[in-house]
Amino acid sequence: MGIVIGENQYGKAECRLVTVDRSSDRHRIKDLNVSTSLRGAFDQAHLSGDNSNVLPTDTQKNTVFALAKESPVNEIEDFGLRLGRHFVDSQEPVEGARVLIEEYGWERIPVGGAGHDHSFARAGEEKRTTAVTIDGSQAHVVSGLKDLVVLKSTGSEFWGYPKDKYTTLAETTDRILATAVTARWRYLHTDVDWAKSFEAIRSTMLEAFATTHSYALQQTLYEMGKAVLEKQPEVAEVRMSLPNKHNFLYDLERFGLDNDNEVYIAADRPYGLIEGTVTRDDVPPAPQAWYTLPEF
Ligand SMILES: O=c1[nH]c(=O)c2[nH]c(=O)[nH]c2[nH]1
Repeated sequence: MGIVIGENQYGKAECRLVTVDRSSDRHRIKDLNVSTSLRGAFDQAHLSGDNSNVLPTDTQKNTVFALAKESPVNEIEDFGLRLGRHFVDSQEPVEGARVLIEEYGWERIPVGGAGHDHSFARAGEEKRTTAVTIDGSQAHVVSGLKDLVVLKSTGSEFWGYPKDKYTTLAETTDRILATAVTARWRYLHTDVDWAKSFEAIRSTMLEAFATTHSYALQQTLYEMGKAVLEKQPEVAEVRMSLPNKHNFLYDLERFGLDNDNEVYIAADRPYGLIEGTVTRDDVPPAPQAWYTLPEF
């Protein structure tokens, strides 16, 4: 019987990179959170403390900033692919790299009806994300979004569920449906117009949320994923994590008032958490990389 070092990876987490494109007076900014991880011939670092193959995480951090200067960051997928390939191509012991990027949105501050040239306001909680995995000469991209908060004030029902002695929930044919969408979609290849694909997927998901008459958040999840797969041939599967942000009808009867679905109390926790994958049944299965991503 022996003891071995199993799967391992190491890197620098959460490099906060901000770039300003000053190529014209109308500046453009990128605000990113970049994490890198390397896999490869690192057994001896663990087994005997031999660091001869270990590109320091400090160097990985510096590389994030240096590559942002060498050429424009562009879309987060472009930058992730460039960074990941750099590590694999330039360091012999590095067999694979993973780059996770979150992008924070900024909007131009309106001044006199037009967006200001160099002043911005944070766009809100929503983040755009990507996870790029380089595995030798192969590249896999899983992109997504996080914390896209949506609500519909009708067009949502929930009834017909099993009841037992602990069930108190009343059936409803008209409720508020609200969630904060976290979604990840796996691309079949990397020959993609990333910005265009992201915008199309985001608006398709929003449109499906709005137009699906919902009998459960589970059904809405499926309809959102299905709509994306129907419109975007470059996407193999969509994973979603949807917290059910409950809004409960407030009991106004105690005050002699009726409440015709107008006054709710927004509950913070606990919340239902509805998660699922919508996938094509005729594409190659997800590579290992997909499954080892950090959970939502
Ligand atoms: O859309 C819903 N799905 C559920 O599974 C569920 N469970 C619950 O209590 N409310 C809801 N709503």
